[in-house]
Amino acid sequence: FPPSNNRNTPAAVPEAHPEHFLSAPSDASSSSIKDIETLKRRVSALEKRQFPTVARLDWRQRKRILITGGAGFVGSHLADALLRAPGIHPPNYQLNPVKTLKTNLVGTINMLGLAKRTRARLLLASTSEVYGDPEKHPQSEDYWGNVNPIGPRSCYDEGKRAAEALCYAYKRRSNVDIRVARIFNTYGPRMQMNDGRVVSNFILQALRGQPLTVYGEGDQTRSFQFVTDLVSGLIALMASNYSQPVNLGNPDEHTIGEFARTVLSLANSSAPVHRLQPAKDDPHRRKPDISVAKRELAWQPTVLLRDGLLQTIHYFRHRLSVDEKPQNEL
Ligand SMILES: O=C(O)[C@H]1O[C@H](OP(=O)(O)OP(=O)(O)OC[C@H]2O[C@@H](n3ccc(=O)[nH]c3=O)[C@H](O)[C@@H]2O)[C@H](O)[C@@H](O)[C@@H]1O
Repeated sequence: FPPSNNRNTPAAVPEAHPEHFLSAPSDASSSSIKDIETLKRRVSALEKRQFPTVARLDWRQRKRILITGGAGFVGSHLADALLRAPGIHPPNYQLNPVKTLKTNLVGTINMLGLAKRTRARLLLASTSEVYGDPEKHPQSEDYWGNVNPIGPRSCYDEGKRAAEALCYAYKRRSNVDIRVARIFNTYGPRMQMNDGRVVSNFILQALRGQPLTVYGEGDQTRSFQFVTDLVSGLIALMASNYSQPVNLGNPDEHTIGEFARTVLSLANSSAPVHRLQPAKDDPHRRKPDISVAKRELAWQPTVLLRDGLLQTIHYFRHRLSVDEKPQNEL
C-alpha cells in the first residue's frame, strides 16, 4: 500500500490507519470484516489506477503492450515509436552465462504464460546468433544454423534458440499468437557505451584517440542496421499475420577492418588500428537474407550506414562531454 499521505491515494478510498491493524480490536469479528472491506476497496482502487482505461477507446486504439527490457537500447526505441504511434553483446552477456540462460528460458516461459492467459500477441526478440557461425550465406530463415552448444557464446545462442523453441511449443500446444524477429547487428543512439560491441567500442576509441581494437584479421563481416529501421520492422511484424521467424537486418555487409576505417573517417579521428586475438567462435560472415520481410511485411531498411553512424557518433560525443566532465564543472 502507498503511505497514507500519498497524493495518489484516490480520494474516495478511506485511509487505513496503521493502529487499526496492529491493536487487537474489542469486537474482533466486526472489526476484521470492516478491515477486509477497506482493503478490498483499496486494492480495487489501486488496480483501477494501474491500467489505462481502454474500454471506451476506438477498437484501433485499444492496445496494451508490455515491453520487457523497455529501458534498454532497442526496447526504449521501440517504446518511443509505440508512444509516437498513439532496447547484448558478447562481453556483457558472457559475464554471467547462467543469468543469460535464465533470462531467455524463464523470462520467455513467463511471458508466454502471460500471453496465453491474456490472449495477447507475443513478440520474441530473437537474434541472428541462432545461425551461429553460418555455413550458408546470406542467412535465410530456413537455415538451421551452426552453433557450438558448449562454447562461450552458447548461453546466448542456445538461450535464444530455446526461446524460439518455447514459442513454437506454446503455439502448437496452446495456440499462443507469436511473432519471432531474428534481429541482426543493430546500432544507434542510446546503445550502451561500454557493452563491448564493435560499434560502441570503435566509436568510443575513435573519439578518445585510442587504438581501435580489431579482433583477428578484421576480415570477418557484419551487416549493421540502424535502430529506427529495426523498430519499423518490429511494428510491421506485429501488425502482420506471419508467425514464422523473420530476419530483420540490413544486408549492407562490411568487413570489420573496413568498418574501423569508416568510423575513423566519420569521427574525424586519426587513432591507430590494433589487431588483437580473434574472439572464440566468432561468426566469420553474417548478412541477412531479407526476402521474407520484404514479401510478408513490405519492409526493408532505409538508413544508410554513413547517416546512421553520424547520428550515433554525435550521440556518443555528447555523452562523453557530459560523462567525462570533471565533477566540479557539472
Ligand atoms: O549487436 C548485435 O546486434 C549482435 O551483437 C552480438 O553479436 P556480434 O556480431 O558478435 O557483435 P559485436 O560484438 O559487435 O562484434 C561484431 C564483430 O566485431 C568484432 N569486434 C568486436 C569488438 C571489438 O572491439 N573489436 C572487434 O573486432 C567481433 O569479433 C565481431 O566479429 C550479439 O551476440 C548478437 O546477439 C547481437 O544480435
